[in-house]
Amino acid sequence: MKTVLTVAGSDCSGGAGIQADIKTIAAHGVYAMSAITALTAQNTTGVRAVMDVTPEFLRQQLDCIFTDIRPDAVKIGMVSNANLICVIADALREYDAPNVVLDPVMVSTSGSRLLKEDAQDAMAKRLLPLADLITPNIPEAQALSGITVNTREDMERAGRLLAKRYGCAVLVKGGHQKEEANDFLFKDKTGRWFYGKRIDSKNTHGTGCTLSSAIACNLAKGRGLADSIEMAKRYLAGALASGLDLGQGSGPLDHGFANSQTEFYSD
Ligand SMILES: Nc1ncnc2c1ncn2[C@@H]1O[C@H](COP(=O)(O)OP(=O)(O)OP(=O)(O)O)[C@@H](O)[C@H]1O
Ligand SMILES: Cc1ncc(CO)c(N)n1
Repeated sequence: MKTVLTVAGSDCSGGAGIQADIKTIAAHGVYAMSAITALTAQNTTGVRAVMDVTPEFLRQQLDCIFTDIRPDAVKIGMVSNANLICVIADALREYDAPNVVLDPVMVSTSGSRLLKEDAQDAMAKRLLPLADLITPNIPEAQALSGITVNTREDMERAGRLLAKRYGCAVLVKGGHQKEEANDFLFKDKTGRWFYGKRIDSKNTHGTGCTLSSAIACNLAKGRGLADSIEMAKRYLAGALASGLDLGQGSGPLDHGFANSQTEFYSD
């Protein structure tokens, strides 16, 4: 069985962060492991509190994982402070982690900051260069590149600049556009669009976490990057289109929409 590690924050309401990642990884038939960077108290309406783990404790989690069950891919999500960023960077390098997909989480869907302002620099300098793929949404691409991103051409310019600066592939996600859900990949000096039909739903809590975890699963299975993104977008569209409607705000996705072996459980 292939294995994926998620290094991210816990979302107690189950729609984003570690919980979304583990559900996604399990739905892909891949073995999920987690190193938790923070506990968050949040739900579909917003984030109330964040409690970071200590750098020492994060290091212990990473050591336990890498010295026993080696991950075939690593997804990195919310990491809110510079010390934790440095611990992850050191461990990725020491253990020569494969297939690193980094979602540079800065602000939650509901608008709360999940990356301390003074940690953005550490993330850019220490972590982005170690990633194989980074997956910024439009505001994150804007913050990291310094380019104002409104149009498709802006997404292309920001993707190209970030790929050159950090030496990794860049997927600029278009979920924050009004009418489209198209994402732009820039890799090895070549750009490519992934077109997605926009699904009309307010329940988009955790779309970014889900997409990056699904990409990591496909990479762990040995697929190429473009195929991995294509399949991850298809999985995400299915989880959105399934129509789950929970909570009073921006609700979670139905990560198990494709589970068909109902002989093991029934309603
Ligand atoms: N309404 C939608 N219909 C179809 N695809 C969508 C929709 N919203 C987002 N997506 C897709 O979901 C993926 C995540 O994109 P998005 O820009 O929403 O990430 P994000 O802002 O990081 O997510 P999060 O809300 O978890 O922080 C992208 O592939 C995007 O195209
Ligand atoms: C823990 C966590 N990670 C990421 C996001 C981004 O959606 C969130 N809301 N919570």
